[in-house]
Amino acid sequence: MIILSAAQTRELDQATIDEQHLPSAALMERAATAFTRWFFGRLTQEEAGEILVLCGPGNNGGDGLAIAHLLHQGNYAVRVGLLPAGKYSADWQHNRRHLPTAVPVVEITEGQLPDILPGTAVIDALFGTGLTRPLTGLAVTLVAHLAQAKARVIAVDIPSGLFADAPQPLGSAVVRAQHTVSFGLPKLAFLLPQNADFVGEWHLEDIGLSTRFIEGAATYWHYTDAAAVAQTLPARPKFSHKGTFGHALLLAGSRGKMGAALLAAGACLRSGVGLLTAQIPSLGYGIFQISQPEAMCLPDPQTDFISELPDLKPYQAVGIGPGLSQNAASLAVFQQLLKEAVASKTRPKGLPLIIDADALNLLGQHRELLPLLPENTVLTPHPKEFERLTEPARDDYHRLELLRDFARTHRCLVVLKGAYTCLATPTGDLHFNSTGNPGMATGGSGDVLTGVLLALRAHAQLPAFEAVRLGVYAHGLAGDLAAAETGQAGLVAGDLVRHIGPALATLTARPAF
Ligand SMILES: NC(=O)C1=CN([C@@H]2O[C@H](COP(=O)(O)OP(=O)(O)OC[C@H]3O[C@@H](n4cnc5c(N)ncnc54)[C@H](O)[C@@H]3O)[C@@H](O)[C@H]2O)[C@@H](O)CC1
Ligand SMILES: [K+]
Repeated sequence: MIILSAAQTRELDQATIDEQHLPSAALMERAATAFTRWFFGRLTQEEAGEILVLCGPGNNGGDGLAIAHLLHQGNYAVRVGLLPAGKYSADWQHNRRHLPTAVPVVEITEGQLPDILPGTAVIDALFGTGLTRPLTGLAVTLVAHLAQAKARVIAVDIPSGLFADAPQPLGSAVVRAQHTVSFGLPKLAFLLPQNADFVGEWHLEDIGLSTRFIEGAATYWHYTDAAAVAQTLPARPKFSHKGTFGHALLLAGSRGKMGAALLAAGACLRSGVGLLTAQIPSLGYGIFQISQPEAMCLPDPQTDFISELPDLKPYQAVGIGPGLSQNAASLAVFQQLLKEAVASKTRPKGLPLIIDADALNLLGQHRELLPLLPENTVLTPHPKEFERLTEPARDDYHRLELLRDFARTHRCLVVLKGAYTCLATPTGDLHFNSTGNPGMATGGSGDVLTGVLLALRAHAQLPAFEAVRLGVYAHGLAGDLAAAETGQAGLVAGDLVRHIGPALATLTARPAF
């Protein structure tokens, strides 16, 4: 799925109207029907109580009027509050004319704000994607009135006052919704932590928008849903052997952090790697061999940390970082790895690398190493680690700009971890992941991701971008499968390892017939 700017969304609506020869009120009717269908499925007449629909002067307000009409037809008790303006859109006027007179309508003024009892279901249809500037005047008063009323708020398309694709000035008035029911494609604003309190839980409803326009639209924002990664993992051929799926090397662990190495190794093995070798500090030899008997183990001469880089010839991908520690010896190993991983005659694209955790911190401290990264190196920072590689971000939108610039400049794949993990590519595309849940905000989740990505980068048939997008999606899906079993609070990283196999199984290609 792609994500469009507010301007492109307007063009998409128009393209749909033109292509399907629709009167524009018909598309609005679809939007209102889709919203109401969602609402009916969520709240009965009794549960909803008396519903207040707040309508602005544009097409978002027009949606609100059409929704009020449909709720009334569905025997829900509904009243409408209108935000007055000098001008109303044509479709707003159409729906205003057709609103049954049995629906009470009040025009809002500073002196006459609607009564909102705690718990009232309020449908926010004040402003949508047509917002061009922050709210002012009466709209600000109304948003504040709504906030202190402790209502249940459901936003139509987008919470009013929130820009779809850009930050608003600090302190701008924005409706805080518990749910946002949006049409067609997700909005960029929904995916950023700074907007979470406004958007609440968001839902997408299909209103039959032009697929031709969507397929042809130029955007670098993408949303990785199930369709994007379906059948991405090649099926294992009958006559395959362990060499077919690559030999991966993992450099991980130090005193007190052997768990990171074990989790990454377990995840790598469960993600289909042919062979896994792990270089670990020698103190971890026993525990590693016992816990991961399927992996081979190279104990480092040092007891507490890794100090040597093994011969890289046998390996198709190398993962470094989980639990590594940041001392001088680890830095020397990391530098050596980067030097040896560069493109050569036998490896024209360089050795695939996954750089995580302490290896990222070492990279942040030694940015002079950045030009050494082979093309398509995978970096998996969380926001703080990413800032150590670049600069502090002003806000989530600025962070995306920094992310995009970084991936393009260094020709690497950056996985910025978070609720909607964002994968930035050397082409400057940003792919937001749709799977995962807050249960995964627990120690070791990142180590598991490194292991998954290591296995998929070692796979000969998976191109770099496809491997990483698939790995990120599967990792989140493993989290969703695990949470269904343990609940979010009870989820630990080891559960992700147990569920990564089933997650990948759902994403495996079915043989053509
Ligand atoms: N265009 C279409 O065909 C469809 C539009 N739909 C709805 O229409 C919405 C977009 O409608 P509009 O483009 O009419 O815009 P909005 O309803 O979002 O905004 C109304 C108008 O208010 C003005 N405005 C912008 N910022 C303002 C501010 N801060 N204070 C006061 N006025 C301001 C603008 O002139 C804008 O056109 C979508 O979010 C969606 O809810 C849906 O009905 C689907 C079909
Ligand atoms: K709205």
